[in-house]
Amino acid sequence: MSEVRGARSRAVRRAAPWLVLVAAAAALPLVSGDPTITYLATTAGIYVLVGTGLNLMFGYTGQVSLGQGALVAVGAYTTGILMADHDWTFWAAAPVAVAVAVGAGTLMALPAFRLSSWYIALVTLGAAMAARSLLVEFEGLTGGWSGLMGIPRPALGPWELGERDILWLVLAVNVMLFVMVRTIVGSRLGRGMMAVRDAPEMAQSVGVAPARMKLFAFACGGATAGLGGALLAVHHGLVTPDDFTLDFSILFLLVVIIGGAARLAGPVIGTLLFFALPELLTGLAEWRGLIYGAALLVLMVYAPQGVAGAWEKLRARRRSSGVPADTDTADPGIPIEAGPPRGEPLGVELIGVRKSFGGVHALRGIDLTIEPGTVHAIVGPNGSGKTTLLNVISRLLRQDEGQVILDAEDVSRAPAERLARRGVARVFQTPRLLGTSSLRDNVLLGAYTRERSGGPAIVLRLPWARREQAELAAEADRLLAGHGLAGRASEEAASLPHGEQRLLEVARALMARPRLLLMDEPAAGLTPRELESLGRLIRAIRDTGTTVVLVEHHIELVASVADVVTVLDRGRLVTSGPPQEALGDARVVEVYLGAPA
Ligand SMILES: Nc1ncnc2c1ncn2[C@@H]1O[C@H](COP(=O)(O)OP(=O)(O)OP(=O)(O)O)[C@@H](O)[C@H]1O
Repeated sequence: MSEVRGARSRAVRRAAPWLVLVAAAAALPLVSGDPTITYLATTAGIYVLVGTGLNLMFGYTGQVSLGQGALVAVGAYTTGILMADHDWTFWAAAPVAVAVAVGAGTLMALPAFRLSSWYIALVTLGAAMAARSLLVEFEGLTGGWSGLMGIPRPALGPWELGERDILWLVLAVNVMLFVMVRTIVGSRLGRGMMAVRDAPEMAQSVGVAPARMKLFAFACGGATAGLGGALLAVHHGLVTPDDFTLDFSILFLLVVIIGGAARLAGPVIGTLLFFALPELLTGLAEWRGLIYGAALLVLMVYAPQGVAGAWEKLRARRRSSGVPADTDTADPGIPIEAGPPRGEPLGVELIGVRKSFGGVHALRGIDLTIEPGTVHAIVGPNGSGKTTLLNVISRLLRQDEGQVILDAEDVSRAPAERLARRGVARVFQTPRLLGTSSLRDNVLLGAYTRERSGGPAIVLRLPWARREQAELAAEADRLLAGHGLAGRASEEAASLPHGEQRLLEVARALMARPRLLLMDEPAAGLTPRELESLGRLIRAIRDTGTTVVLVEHHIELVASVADVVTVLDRGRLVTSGPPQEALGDARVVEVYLGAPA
């Protein structure tokens, strides 16, 4: 009971500054008689709205866009045309504006499936530049240089909203959006987005489809820009191409970066700074561009996580210098709380698998059967093709020739995320984690394909979605405890030493309740104590009914846990059999020690 009360009071404490900020903004028109203040506050509110959508795209999903201004223009002009030329109400025009902006945003996203972030930045910059020319060219629709005038205010029946009411409307929309974004980033959707941003291959290995995630992020960015545009149109009462310059488009990215990307407070802080600074710098008008540029450079070098990130760091430092952190590293001998796999163990069959990288033949026709429910170790000298083999099995790489059969199904062309849904999990050679997320969130990411609640249930915080999330969080905490990370669920993953990062990856993989677990050198960098518990863990995983494929250099570990050992050398299979037999084979000794002179 007291725990529930504690959680509630923490939630109230966290929400308090936001409530004060919203109340202060809402009270502005009541305490200040100056209409300019209300006007500026409404504009700032619209910027926060657009910035929050961009934060979801850029901050959380890593998709840079310099074209948000163009999407705001799309929303504003759609609203303007429908309201001024066709007498639509705001309530009918705004959803259409959102839909059109989502469509335009999705179109802008198409190159994102093929290009890296910085090329997308160029594409979206091009879109921002083209948008203004199009607004001028399509004069019949857009009014050309003069734009659209006489856009009426929204009305509720006979009552037309005043300037003050529009501010309140903007604030209400912001509060709703803030709660929605907060829910999204704390859910499987948010974890999926961050996985796409931080480690796309890892994202696929847990079942996230990067293309769909990017599309979702661009659609969210488009929707908020469209809504921002609709509100801007009725707020100004007119729209002209001059409202949508290149500076306007870039402004949103700066707001997010300066405020703090991937921080909920980022767009709010960024917007406040952008509004406060010009006031403070009125005497230095001609130097403003230089001051902004210099501030951005300094911030990028010394506080790349923006103002919100720097503030969080400062608080964390203060907290850790006060109360000693809870580093209750449980005895790693505690039995691992890995639940039963989600089905029967999976077997794998490789038939004539070849893979080359240019002139390097990494795999030269591998035929191999991995029996379900066994620990199958793959060993061999550096560069013998072990990781390539794991990548082909997990579909992160497509073989040039041959077939991959998973439990009697030919998956030779299946994407990695589909295998994750069938119960294949992966531990990477170098840990691939959500560095800035908590240990709990990292483990929860493993349950991505297990969660049943869909996007709408998550966003609407429906009871069963919340129940499922609470149950999974409790399971993640148990797994963390079983890996010697008890009481540290809220710590940042990047703050862990290398060995513990590896254990965290194992915990994430187990959270998937895998039927086939692919482990790439999990013993690298572990202390003897951690090694011992890893050996016990691997045996325990097999005993619960999971097939384990273990790529490992640590021969003692292999000898103690493997049921079958396969030896590779320069892309060829040397031998495969029980550990004593395979490891004692004269050819294997030769592979490792070189041919006798
Ligand atoms: N993406 C790539 N591009 C080019 N060459 C690659 C790529 N991936 C692997 N290779 C090459 O393929 C060969 C096999 O590499 P792989 O990583 O599979 O070996 P490994 O047995 O896992 O080695 P290690 O034990 O060092 O991890 C090596 O010669 C490597 O340089």
